[in-house]
Amino acid sequence: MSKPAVRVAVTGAAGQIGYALLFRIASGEMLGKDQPVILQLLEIPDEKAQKALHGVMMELDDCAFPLLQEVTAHSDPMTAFKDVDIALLVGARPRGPGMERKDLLQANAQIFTVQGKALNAVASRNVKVLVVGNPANTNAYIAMKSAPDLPAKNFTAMLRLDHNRALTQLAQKSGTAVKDIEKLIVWGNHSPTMYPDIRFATVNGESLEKKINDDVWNKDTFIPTVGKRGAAIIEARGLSSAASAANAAIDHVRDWVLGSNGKWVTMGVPSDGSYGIPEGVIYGFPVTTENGEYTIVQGLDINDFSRERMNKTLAELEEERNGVADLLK
Ligand SMILES: NC(=O)C1=CN([C@@H]2O[C@H](COP(=O)(O)OP(=O)(O)OC[C@H]3O[C@@H](n4cnc5c(N)ncnc54)[C@H](O)[C@@H]3O)[C@@H](O)[C@H]2O)C=CC1
Ligand SMILES: O=C([O-])CC(=O)C(=O)O
Repeated sequence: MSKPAVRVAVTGAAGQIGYALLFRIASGEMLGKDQPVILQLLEIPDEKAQKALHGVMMELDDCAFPLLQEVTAHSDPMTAFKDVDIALLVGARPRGPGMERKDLLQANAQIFTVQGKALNAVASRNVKVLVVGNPANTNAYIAMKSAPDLPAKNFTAMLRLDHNRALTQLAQKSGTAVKDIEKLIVWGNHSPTMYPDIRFATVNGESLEKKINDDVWNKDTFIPTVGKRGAAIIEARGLSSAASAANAAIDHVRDWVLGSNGKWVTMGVPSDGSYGIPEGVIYGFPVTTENGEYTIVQGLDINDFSRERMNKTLAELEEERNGVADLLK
């Protein structure tokens, strides 16, 4: 007998990330090849956006995905989020050349108060929320604060793209395979202040830091390359990352729901006070996942260099949070 379907909401479903995401969810790449899904798609109440959404739905129909049980189109989050088990909050304005992600805060913050309230009102009480729309950490914080009846731990922000970017940079530098690298961390904000930390990373069990043995590369090339990769993609493509962002969203939710098998992955999650990060701040942490729950990896030594980096990205998150305090009153 087949499993009951999981209801997945995707916002910004007619956007570029949506187009790279929906077909993979429907084919079972996110929740498993035996897991039927229902897609509840949200777009703005604008004729052009709704028409484009219907075009995407026609294409979903034309794929005849065996796991796709139903697809519905919405312009109101109160119907889009009804009973959803998973909500991927992608819909928001992307940045253009020369902008930082936090420049989007004023334009996008309002979206996440409205959507947080709607999740609070109508979603499954166990809904797992992934915020992709930028600035992702602070938008996740806004949604979490706007949904006081839902578990705060269920609101997460996407740092998996940064984690995946860092993996490939490390594999290329060390001449090793991405699949053999473990215990990488990206601390903090999805912004250029993020801190990709290789001190615990291993490749086939061996220290990657020792294998690379190049502190100057780590500090002056690796950390800024990962931090500024989003801007480099915008510069090259004229548009922000879409396929790689969708891929990271699939990875994030798949690992959260199906487990990471002991591997560390980076998720932006509300701090529980670990590593001196104030409770509630949505911060990139190393986690392992099992049975639909994540656990922050504990007991890691934080040296002076790391503490400085971790504090810098924290300070930026606190500044962003203060900037939206009025919205959350
Ligand atoms: N966290 C991460 O790692 C990444 C985040 N992003 C962010 O993801 C967001 C989406 O990017 P793209 O898909 O490239 O943008 P896009 O402009 O192609 O699509 C966004 C879609 O969201 C819709 N939308 C806007 N407000 C909405 C609302 N209130 N409810 C529902 N839908 C709404 C728009 O109509 C549009 O179709 C941007 O904020 C971008 O900066 C992008 C890449 C990586
Ligand atoms: O850089 C951007 O604006 C889009 C994004 O978040 C990324 O690619 O990391």
